[in-house]
Amino acid sequence: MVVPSAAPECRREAAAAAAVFRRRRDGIPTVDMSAPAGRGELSRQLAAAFAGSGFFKAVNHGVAARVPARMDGAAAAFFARPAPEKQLAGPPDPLGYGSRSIGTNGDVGELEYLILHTSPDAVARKAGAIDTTDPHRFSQVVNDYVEAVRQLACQVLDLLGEGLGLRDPTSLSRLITATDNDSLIRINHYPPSCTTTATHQHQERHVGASPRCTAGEPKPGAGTTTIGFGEHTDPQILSILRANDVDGLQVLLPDAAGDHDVSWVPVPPDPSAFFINVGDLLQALTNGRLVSIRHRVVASTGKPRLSTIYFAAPPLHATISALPETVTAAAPRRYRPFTWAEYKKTMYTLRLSHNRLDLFHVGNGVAGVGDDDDDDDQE
Ligand SMILES: C=C1C[C@]23C[C@@]1(O)CC[C@H]2[C@@]12CC[C@H](O)[C@@](C)(C(=O)O1)[C@H]2[C@@H]3C(=O)O
Ligand SMILES: O=C(O)CCC(=O)C(=O)O
Ligand SMILES: [Fe+2]
Repeated sequence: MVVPSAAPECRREAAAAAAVFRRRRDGIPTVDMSAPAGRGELSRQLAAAFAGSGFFKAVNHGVAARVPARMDGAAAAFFARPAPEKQLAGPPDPLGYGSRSIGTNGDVGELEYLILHTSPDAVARKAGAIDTTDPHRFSQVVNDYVEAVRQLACQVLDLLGEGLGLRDPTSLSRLITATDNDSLIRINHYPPSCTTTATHQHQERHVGASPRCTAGEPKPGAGTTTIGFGEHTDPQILSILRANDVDGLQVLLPDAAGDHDVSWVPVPPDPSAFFINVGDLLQALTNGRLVSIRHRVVASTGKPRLSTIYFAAPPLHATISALPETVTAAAPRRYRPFTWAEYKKTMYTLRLSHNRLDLFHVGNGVAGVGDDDDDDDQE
């Protein structure tokens, strides 16, 4: 099994993270963004949570509840429309509306979704197909949501920069605020399900494909898991997830016994919180000190799950290279420099569960930065 590993020099942060971790009864590291113990303590906590598990739950984050509530309302209205109307906003190329099929390499899940580029122009271009009655209102709702989560992402990255002791603590947030940043919003809708599917690396059982739940169908047997969204890491810098009160999200964490084994830990839903995880690019930027956490969504019976994820990404031409402070004699450079365009091009050729950052490990013998200047945009 793959064990998310931290470099030796960050064992101290990992131990501190474990302390944050233990304090929570549900096992989910939680950070109070209102900084009750001061900014220094907040940045230490946040860096420790990220180094220990690549993931934390942000509470008291300052985003007004009406912002995600409006986003949920607009998303629910879209997903309630008849299938032929929703398909006018697709197929995902990779932006747009999609159903069941994830990417172009054979991955499937029990969900439908919308993927949007976060630039207001790109949102406006898609809005007409998503909300035929009031596209301007839809754009406004998405733009307000993006603005709120972008601010939260910047706050997290600046605190992380301070926690890591970077000479320029704002260098991470500047990557995602550049005018030509390539950040995305994804809205996932998981209908309630009652049968079994599974074909993934860390899966317990492998069973056939499943349609939606219908009356009289058998309920899942013990030990089976219906996959809503298969296991993967997020490729970008940082992901900020918010969902309704329906469970399903799971993260792959090392077992408490410290026996190098891992297990899927359910993340209890909390619509008032944001769940924030390290992406592949942040793992590369920190030379592997922070680890991009594997996660998945298992289908839930009863209620539909609605989630919105903001993927904070740099411009396509940005070069991703380990921050100098993270490269030492004891922790030599792990990944060769690459551009986000190059990483993206590679990722779209791979399955969801692939460990794509491994391909950029030094010594892997693949082409270096500048060898591929194909900066094609997504639209
Ligand atoms: C199978 C795929 C879907 C994905 C692109 C990829 O080839 C591999 C990464 C996948 C992922 C996971 C996180 C996000 O949901 C996503 C939008 C992203 O940036 O990378 C998806 C991609 C997608 O659905 O297009
Ligand atoms: O829908 C969710 O809750 C998580 C989905 C996810 O991990 C993703 O879209 O990358
Ligand atoms: Fe994800």
